[in-house]
Amino acid sequence: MFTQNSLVLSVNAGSSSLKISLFRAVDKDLEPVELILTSSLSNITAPPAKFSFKLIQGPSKNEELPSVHDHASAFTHFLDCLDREADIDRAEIGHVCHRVVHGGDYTDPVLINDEAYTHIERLSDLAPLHNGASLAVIKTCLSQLPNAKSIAFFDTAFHRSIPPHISNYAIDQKIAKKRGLKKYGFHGLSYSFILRSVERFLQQPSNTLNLIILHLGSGASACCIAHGQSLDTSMGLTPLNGLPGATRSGAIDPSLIFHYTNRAGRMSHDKGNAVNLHVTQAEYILNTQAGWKALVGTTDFGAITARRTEDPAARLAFELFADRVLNYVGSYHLKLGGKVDALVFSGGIGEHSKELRAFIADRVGCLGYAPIDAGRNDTVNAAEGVVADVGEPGAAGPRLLVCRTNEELEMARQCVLGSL
Ligand SMILES: Nc1ncnc2c1ncn2[C@@H]1O[C@H](COP(=O)(O)OP(=O)(O)O)[C@@H](O)[C@H]1O
Ligand SMILES: CC(=O)OP(=O)(O)O
Ligand SMILES: [Mg+2]
Repeated sequence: MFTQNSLVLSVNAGSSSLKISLFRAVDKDLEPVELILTSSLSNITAPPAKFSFKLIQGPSKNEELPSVHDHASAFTHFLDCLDREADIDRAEIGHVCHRVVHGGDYTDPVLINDEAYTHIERLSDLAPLHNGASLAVIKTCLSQLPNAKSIAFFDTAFHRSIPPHISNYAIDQKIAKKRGLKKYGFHGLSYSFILRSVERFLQQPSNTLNLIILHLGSGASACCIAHGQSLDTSMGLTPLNGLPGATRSGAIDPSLIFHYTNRAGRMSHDKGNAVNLHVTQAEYILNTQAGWKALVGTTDFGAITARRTEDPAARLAFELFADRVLNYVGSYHLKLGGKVDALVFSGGIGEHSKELRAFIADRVGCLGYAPIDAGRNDTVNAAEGVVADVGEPGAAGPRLLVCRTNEELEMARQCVLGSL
């Protein structure tokens, strides 16, 4: 049970980052938690890792941590920093929410016990950049915060509404059912947060909303929301499918990998940061040696954007990404029968790249979307709140929105409002 002032820690192990927020439960209808501090470790896979620690009412700290290469040691560094920098007793943290990317058929958050831990571990090979990292953080948490309840929140849960003709692949259905081979979809905590935020912003109940949401970060995906529910999304059985990302190829012709290397089917000895992982060379290459890293040699999309006029490799990456994004916007527009309330940009790239937003907005104009307001698009920033409209004021057609997504807040809210 939550009492006023209960402390809730939210931990988001992304593919290239660990984002952490500490909240206090408060007795308010609209927002049941209040932020105390945020911390993040980014560039985990492109060292040196960058650490930040910000108390809402107090000092902040930024440093490079060349010796941190994985999520578990990043979490330990955060706990040390919490002890040193904040006037908070870690024993008072009652609940820790963990973002777990692949939950398989788990549709609700679960308290971590032996059974849930084993379930998440079994799915690790289907989310090679994520589940193992989350489990490593969960393990550290169980030993370092023994009084807290650890709860797993799944990215996949939001997509349980995807109908069978969209979630199934055209393969032998007996094998598919037996092995759980279907589209699960990811970034669900982010989509859930964005849906709720847009509902508030447009003052329209979520069950009347049709949205095309782009979560463009180190991992990138698109989601088609019909009447407030996920109808389709670009990631699939694993977070590899769909849009390319920092180190991921995104969708390719499945045969390509067997022509790329004749060792595709062999087990990979290189497992990155993950624990207990069994992936093939094919999966290793397509998850960790592809995407922006392979095309340009950097995973920083801001640098790629800046270099694209003089560097052909950067230009190729930028235009290739925009092309793949447009594939999804076009097909989701059709799936929604042309009745779209808004196209929403989010994730590190969606929230920060005015260039990519302008490029996409220009192309979707032919579908009747509001034209982008160049001034608004260039200056949109965090001070404006969670959602901002970057379309021309008063223009007809679906709105162009930017949403600062917050998976940590989504988990803390669900934790306080839920029954765990
Ligand atoms: N100004 C910017 N312009 C374009 N891309 C940016 C900018 N700032 C950050 N990014 C991109 O955002 C990515 C991180 O996105 P984020 O959603 O925070 O990552 P994660 O998937 O690890 O949660 C970085 O890899 C970087 O490429
Ligand atoms: C699912 C996924 O790719 O997540 P992230 O973008 O946080 O790596
Ligand atoms: Mg992320």
